[in-house]
Amino acid sequence: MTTKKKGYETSIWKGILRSPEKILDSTKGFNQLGEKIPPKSIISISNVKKIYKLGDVKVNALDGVSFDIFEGEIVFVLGPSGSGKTTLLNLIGGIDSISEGEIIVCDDTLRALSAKQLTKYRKKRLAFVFQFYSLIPTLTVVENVELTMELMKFPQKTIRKEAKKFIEMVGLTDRQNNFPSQLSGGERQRVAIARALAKDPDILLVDEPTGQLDQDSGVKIVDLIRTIAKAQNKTVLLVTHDIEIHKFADRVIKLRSGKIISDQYLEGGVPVESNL
Ligand SMILES: Nc1ncnc2c1ncn2[C@@H]1O[C@H](COP(=O)(O)OP(=O)(O)OP(=O)(O)O)[C@@H](O)[C@H]1O
Repeated sequence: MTTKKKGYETSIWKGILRSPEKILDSTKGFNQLGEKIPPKSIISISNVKKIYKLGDVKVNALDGVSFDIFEGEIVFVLGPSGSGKTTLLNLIGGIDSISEGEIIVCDDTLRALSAKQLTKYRKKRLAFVFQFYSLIPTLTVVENVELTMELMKFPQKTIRKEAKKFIEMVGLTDRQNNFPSQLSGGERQRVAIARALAKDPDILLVDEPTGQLDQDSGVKIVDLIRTIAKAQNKTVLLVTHDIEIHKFADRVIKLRSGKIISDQYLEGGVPVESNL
């Protein structure tokens, strides 16, 4: 399956691996003189540690993690329960504070931001998709998406029309007036994705999107995330313990006990062995 957008072709399934160089080859990547522009790091994580203290007990949830994520990459962090995946997302999301090290996102050094600046950072840069969808049960599909757009201060006159575009993008036009309780798990996750896209974030942070879904629905959801992210040049950081969905990533980072044990770009859909 391929999509064409902005004059470049993106392979959804087979392709391929995209090292930062390859991403640039297949996208813009060149300045007006035809010179190659170096890959732009959008998330930079340097020697990050997160220690939770529970009385006298210390938990090293993240223990010296370093990597860069480049603009437009789809990166999956795979790891077993307790390996630090959610902690990592929470730190990048500015929801929790780091114990040591540095996280820089889109030139913002998170540690230096005040609570107010962090709120602004989250609003401007990020959108979250969670395992449990987090939809408002008393609002319909379209109203759930509209609510986000209202918070983002979209012009009131065009909100309904724009919200419908996002719902169409996730294939739920015929369910737009249903309440979340009338939808399947996969459909609810689609609404959550539409709502996240309505924020027009630079980065999608996705936590166990298949956690509540059967295998088939889970694969469809991750395929959708990949397709839309590539079409809109969004950077995706997705954490999961679901090894089956790794092939939708450009790159897989494996985490175990708060440490990175491998970080690899997928070449030609080569399966990642399950050595979690
Ligand atoms: N708020 C907290 N207080 C104390 N310990 C915590 C806290 N949050 C996480 N931890 C601990 O940090 C470690 C990493 O947890 P984390 O939730 O990041 O793992 P995970 O890989 O996301 O796991 P799962 O797949 O089960 O969600 C675990 O040992 C967990 O018990």
